[in-house]
Amino acid sequence: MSFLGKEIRLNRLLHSETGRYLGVAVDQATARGIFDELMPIERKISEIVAGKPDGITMHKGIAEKCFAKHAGKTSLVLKASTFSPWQPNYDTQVASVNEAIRLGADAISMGCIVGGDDQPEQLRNLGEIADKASAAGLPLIAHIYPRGNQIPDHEQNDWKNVAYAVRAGAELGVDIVKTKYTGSPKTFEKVTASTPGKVVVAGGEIKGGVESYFQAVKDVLDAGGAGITFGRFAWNTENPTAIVKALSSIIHNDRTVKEALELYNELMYGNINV
Ligand SMILES: O=C(CO)COP(=O)(O)O
Repeated sequence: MSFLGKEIRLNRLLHSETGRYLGVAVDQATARGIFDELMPIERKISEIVAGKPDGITMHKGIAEKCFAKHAGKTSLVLKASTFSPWQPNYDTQVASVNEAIRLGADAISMGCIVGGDDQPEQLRNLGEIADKASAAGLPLIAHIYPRGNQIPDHEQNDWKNVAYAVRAGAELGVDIVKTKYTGSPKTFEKVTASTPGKVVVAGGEIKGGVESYFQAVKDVLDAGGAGITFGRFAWNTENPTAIVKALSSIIHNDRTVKEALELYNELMYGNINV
């Protein structure tokens, strides 16, 4: 058991001063279909890394082609599973712990949808990768959501369902659980209280403006969350570097939403170099 390896990788992955996590994910093309904004992917990754996120999540083929020049600037998180536009509620494993180690990743991330008829299989897969990741000293992140076919759409944000998903991940040995924000700090506090581990949130489909996202991030932190892994909100915008820097100011420098917006506007429209 290489516990030291896991500790070293976690220290590289999480922000050294705050212990929080600002991740950006660019793994959506296979899961959700082609996005113009993820092309060319090399340029998009460079724009994201310029904002200094703690980690960037991608699939192995993209990592092999695009990540090497960013090593040392941010952590690679290898995505080990994907759903698809035709099967949005089933995450199938597509990469292994060995591949993550071979590619130099600081963590591996696995999707898992709970609340559906295939929950037993998806939990079994998560449990298996937890065993292998732990044996290799590799931190495990789970993208875990309550959106299986037994959960009606209007109950997918219900804190009890989100807390169930998060707790299931923690019980299986996941180090960082990524889930959805429940929409209010009061309900999200119950989610973070449901687990001893770190909880971060996804951005989801873009709804609302920059300010509402910054406010949600602040609320997640205030409710005991450890940060974010944002995809579309980070890269599906005019200036991913400015978005990541502004998010970082909230997560790592305790800036208010107003201050983060000022920074974002300066980066977008002013001439300052931060
Ligand atoms: O981690 C993520 C996808 O793997 C988050 O993506 P979104 O913010 O676009 O939901």
